[in-house]
Amino acid sequence: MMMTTGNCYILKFDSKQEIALETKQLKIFYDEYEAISAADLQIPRFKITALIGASGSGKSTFLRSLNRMNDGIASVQGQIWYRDLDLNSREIDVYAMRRQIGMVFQRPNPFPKSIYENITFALERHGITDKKELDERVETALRQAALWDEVKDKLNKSALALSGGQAQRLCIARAIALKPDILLLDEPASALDPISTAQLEETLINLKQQYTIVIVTHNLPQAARISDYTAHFSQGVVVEFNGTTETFTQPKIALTNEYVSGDFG
Ligand SMILES: Nc1ncnc2c1ncn2[C@@H]1O[C@H](COP(=O)(O)OP(=O)(O)OP(=O)(O)O)[C@@H](O)[C@H]1O
Repeated sequence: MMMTTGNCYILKFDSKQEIALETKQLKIFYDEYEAISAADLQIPRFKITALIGASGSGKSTFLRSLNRMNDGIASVQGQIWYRDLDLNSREIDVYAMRRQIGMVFQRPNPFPKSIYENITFALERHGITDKKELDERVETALRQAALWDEVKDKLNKSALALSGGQAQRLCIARAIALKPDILLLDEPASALDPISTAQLEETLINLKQQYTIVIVTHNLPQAARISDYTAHFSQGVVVEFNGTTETFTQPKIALTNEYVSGDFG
C-alpha cells in the first residue's frame, strides 16, 4: 500500500514484508534545534535501505538514533519499534541492544590490536571465551565480510597495517561477529578508493541475505546500485521513501527529483 501525506510520499509495507525496525513520530533535537521532524519509517527486513539527502538534512542523526548513539548528545522523542520493544524507552539495556543492532562508521576504526583480537574483543566481553568457538566466529565473520582470503595468513598481525578498504571490511566483520540482526552504516565508503568501494558494495549486497542493512550515503550511484529502498531526507523530514528504482527513475516529490537529478543547489 502507498500513502501520500502532504508534500511527502512514504511507502508503507503490507504484511507480506517483514519489518525489522519502525520509527513512529521520531523527533530529534539538539538543544532547541529540531534536526528530525516526526519521522515515520518502516525499515524492511533483509533489505538494504539507503538514507540520502543534502548535507545537514539529518541522515546521520536519524541513523545514529536507531541504536541510541545519540544518547547524551540529542533529545530523541517518539518511538523506535524493534520486535515488541520500543528502543527509545528508558528500560532498554542499550549495551545488549547494540548486540542486535550494530554500527559501522564513516572512517574505518580498527582497534590497535591484531586482526583476530579486533573480532574476539567484543565476543569475549559478551562472555564467549571458548577458543574453538572464537576461531569459528572469526573465520565466519571474515568470510561474510569478504576479507578472509586476504587476511587468513596474518590473523595475528596488527589490524593497523590493513588498507583502508580492508580495515573497513574488518569493521564490518567485527560488527557481524556478534550476529546482529541489523547493521547501520554511516557513509562507510566515503574514505575508500573506487576498488575498495566496489568490494565493500559487493560485501553489503551479499550480507543482506542475513542482515537488515541501513546505510547513509552521499554517493547517489552507490545508493542506486546497492539499495532496495531509499529514504530521501530534506531539512529533517523524510520527504520520500520508496523502492530505490522508483525513487531514482520516477520520484514522486519534486524535491527528490531535484536531488537525484543533481539540480539541488
Ligand atoms: N552534535 C550536534 N550538535 C548540534 N547540532 C548537530 C549535531 N550533529 C548534527 N547537528 C546538526 O543537525 C543537523 C543534521 O545533521 P546530520 O549530521 O544528521 O546531517 P546529515 O544529513 O547526516 O549531514 P552530512 O551528510 O553532512 O553528514 C545539521 O544542521 C547539523 O548541524
